[in-house]
Amino acid sequence: MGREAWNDFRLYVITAESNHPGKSVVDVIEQTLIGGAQIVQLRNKTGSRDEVLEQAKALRELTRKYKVPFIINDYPDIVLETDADGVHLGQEDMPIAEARRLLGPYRMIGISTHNLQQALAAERDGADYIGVGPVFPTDTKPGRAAVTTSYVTEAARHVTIPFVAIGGITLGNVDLVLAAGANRICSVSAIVGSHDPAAMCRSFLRRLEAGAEESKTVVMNGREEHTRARTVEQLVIQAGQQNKKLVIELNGIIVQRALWAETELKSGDSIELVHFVGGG
Ligand SMILES: Cc1ncc(COP(=O)(O)OP(=O)(O)O)c(N)n1
Ligand SMILES: Cc1ncsc1CCOP(=O)(O)O
Ligand SMILES: [Mg+2]
Repeated sequence: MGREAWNDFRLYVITAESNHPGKSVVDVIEQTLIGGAQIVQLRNKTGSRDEVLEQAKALRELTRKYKVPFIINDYPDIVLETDADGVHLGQEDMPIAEARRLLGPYRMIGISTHNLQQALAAERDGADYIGVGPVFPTDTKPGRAAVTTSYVTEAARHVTIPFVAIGGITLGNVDLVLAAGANRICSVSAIVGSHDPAAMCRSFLRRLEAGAEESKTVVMNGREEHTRARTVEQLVIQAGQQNKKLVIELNGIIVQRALWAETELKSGDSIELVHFVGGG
């Protein structure tokens, strides 16, 4: 697979065997590929190296059949052994430079980040993409604090390499993540734990496509902004202002807080976010 195809992905799927008892990893991942998964990662935190290697071989063959990049979490050596397309590293894993030396210039290196400083360091160090998360708390990564959609928005503003939002993303909250500025998402349990992973992938892809189509131009506090926010509430989140005391004026009319979630935005709208300054 050529490097240029790597940036095309918008829906990233990761294995999680414990989410689908009675079904094999290969069968579930094939379902996700049928549903349109655009990049696959093998993540096996409990198996032995031999077990990971066996799964990697099988998923390498499967992803090749569907012409989708194949990434392995934590094991650069198994990447080489199975000719996978790349590795995903954590902040505590080997440095990017060392992975690059091992894997050479053509394989993909992704790294998890939890704040903008880590993201900019990853970019400087030559990562091909970063994970941004966990956006929401998730049982798939217990004990890891959520970075919230504020970090998604920061990444969208400042990171130039591809970034994928991950962590607790479901059909119920994906629009908030897209509105915050993500255009690539990774969902683990919601997809591989679904009774129909192919249909779940299709549903996520529809939301990703709708998010891309719905881009509009609004004037926010006097500045033109391009946004995929559908509602006033999503725009506030995208602006990273959700925890601030605000009054919002849309086209000169104040929108009550209780109506933000249902007040739709359209191109050409003029919106003022006015901060309360505490007095007394
Ligand atoms: C796309 C993506 N983002 C983040 C992670 C998490 O990786 P890491 O921080 O190394 O943690 P573990 O997955 O190893 O528990 C990921 N795997 N993929
Ligand atoms: C591996 C990982 N890294 C950050 S969040 C996460 C797990 C995401 O899984 P889910 O989509 O089930 O919340
Ligand atoms: Mg890891």
